[in-house]
Amino acid sequence: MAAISGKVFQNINVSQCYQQSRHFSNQYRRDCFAPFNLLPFDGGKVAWTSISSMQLRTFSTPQINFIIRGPVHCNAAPSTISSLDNIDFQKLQNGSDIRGVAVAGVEGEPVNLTELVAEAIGAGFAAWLLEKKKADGSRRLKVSIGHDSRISAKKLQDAISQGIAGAGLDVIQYGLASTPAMFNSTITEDEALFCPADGSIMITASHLPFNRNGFKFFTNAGGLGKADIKEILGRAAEFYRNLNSTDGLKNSRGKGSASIEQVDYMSVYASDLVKAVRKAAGNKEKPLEGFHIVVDAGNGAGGFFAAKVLEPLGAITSGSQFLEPDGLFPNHIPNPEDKTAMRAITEAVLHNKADLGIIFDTDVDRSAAVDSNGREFNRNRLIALMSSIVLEEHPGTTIVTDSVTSDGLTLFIEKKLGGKHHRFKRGYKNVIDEAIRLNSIGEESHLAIETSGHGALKENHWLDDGAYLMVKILNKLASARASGLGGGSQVLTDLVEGLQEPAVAVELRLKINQNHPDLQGGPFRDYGEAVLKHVENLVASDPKLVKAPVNYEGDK
Ligand SMILES: O=P(O)(O)OC[C@H]1O[C@H](O)[C@H](O)[C@@H](O)[C@@H]1O
Repeated sequence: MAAISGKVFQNINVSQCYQQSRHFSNQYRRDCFAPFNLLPFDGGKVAWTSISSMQLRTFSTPQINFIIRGPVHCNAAPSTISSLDNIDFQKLQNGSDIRGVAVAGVEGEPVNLTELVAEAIGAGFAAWLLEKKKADGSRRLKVSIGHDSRISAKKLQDAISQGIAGAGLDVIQYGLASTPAMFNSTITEDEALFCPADGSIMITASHLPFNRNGFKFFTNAGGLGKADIKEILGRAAEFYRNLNSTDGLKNSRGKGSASIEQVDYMSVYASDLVKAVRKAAGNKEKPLEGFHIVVDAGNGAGGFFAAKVLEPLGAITSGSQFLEPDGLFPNHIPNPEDKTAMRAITEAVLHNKADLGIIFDTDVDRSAAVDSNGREFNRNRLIALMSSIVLEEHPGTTIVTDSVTSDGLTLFIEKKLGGKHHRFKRGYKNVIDEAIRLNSIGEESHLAIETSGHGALKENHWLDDGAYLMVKILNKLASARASGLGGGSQVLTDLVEGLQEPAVAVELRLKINQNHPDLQGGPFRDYGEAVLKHVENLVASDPKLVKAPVNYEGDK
């Protein structure tokens, strides 16, 4: 395959790494983001999977200590591409991100996120970014790339890096990372880490099955929106078409002599979270001393939170589970909306007699908690808890949520907490953008949060960060402790006192078959609107049913 022309630098600090994965798995809780993990590692050699091959060093002993700084040569052969699959790039769009099938073997789910597609998407993003940042060539733009624990992560990381570096932009690979950390890299000022990055990509399909993967994109203005994604996919499709001809291939690739760096950014991100809790606790070194908090990362990317956030703050984390990254998700789906996942963390809290349980989704942009009695802080209860915390800090502020929140939650926010509940559309980007819009027209809002566990605070750059939500909860625990209150998570349970729970809450998610004859080849939107109208008529004809009077769902 074609080389990323020019120099490829490596800047790695590795301490106490283990060659064997069985060692790695034990080590993970302490060194889960040691840069060793950032290296594609294959039989003692660092392998540049499928794009190019490079031998960095052959390790002869399982346990090693080393520091490498310096150039690494990338020997790559030009690729021969005989034919390309016919990929409908626009079908890869999933609202404000990209998702597809990256691993073969599941019946009825053909792979549409190949390495070449990923490379094309990298090139599409690079072109979009160059235009957005009005790059004049005086400075090379930098793009940071991270991934969750999925088995297709590394090959997609290498492929998308190729697309970006081929367009002449520098690439910084973070390896295993969280989605919010990737955004953070666009606002961090730290030359040693090559930050701020001009753009950032998280390789993730969140809670979807193991064979899927995808991309979320950021600049310092936040996550990209639907229109941006559409444009990137359009550019990617064009790049992909060019790959079909040798001339096109030459033109498409190898425009620049970009560098690819690997850094351990997650440690920096985690230590920022630690600092935030310490600061809120009056600069106490170990404000969580004496608390027993268990974490369930569901084998996603959130395992760092136990060893790199909670333990430095003094918390005991024994009984934490599924912290090791495993892209087959053998224990449960990493998803705070999933009943089995919530049961797993609840059982861990009760079994370990812990004060609190914390659970993340695969890429850590969503979270939920469990109190010491095993009561869940997810869905309406998580929103109630966060509203309580935010309204104490910003009395009267508007809380923007998705559409499926309960009437009990509205009563709680408005009557008990004295805030305003703005129930908007579903979709994390929708609620965040709505909160930003409200602020821009003079309605103060400090929190945008969905029942899914996506929650963004104004104070945190409107970033939906599951770890930061938990930091706000930890601050509450720490400040209660500092003011002499004991009782584990009781302070949190008290904050949601009075929230009326719905007697029954059922969520139905329909799998849509775009090729179903009912759609008659027409757009799904028309069909969806007809279904909604049908439901509306049904509700109108039943005196026991009431439709929510204000509903933005379905609005463009
Ligand atoms: O897959 P993720 O990026 O974690 O997001 C998952 C969530 O995204 C959106 O916000 C939807 O409204 C939710 O219904 C969904 O569960």
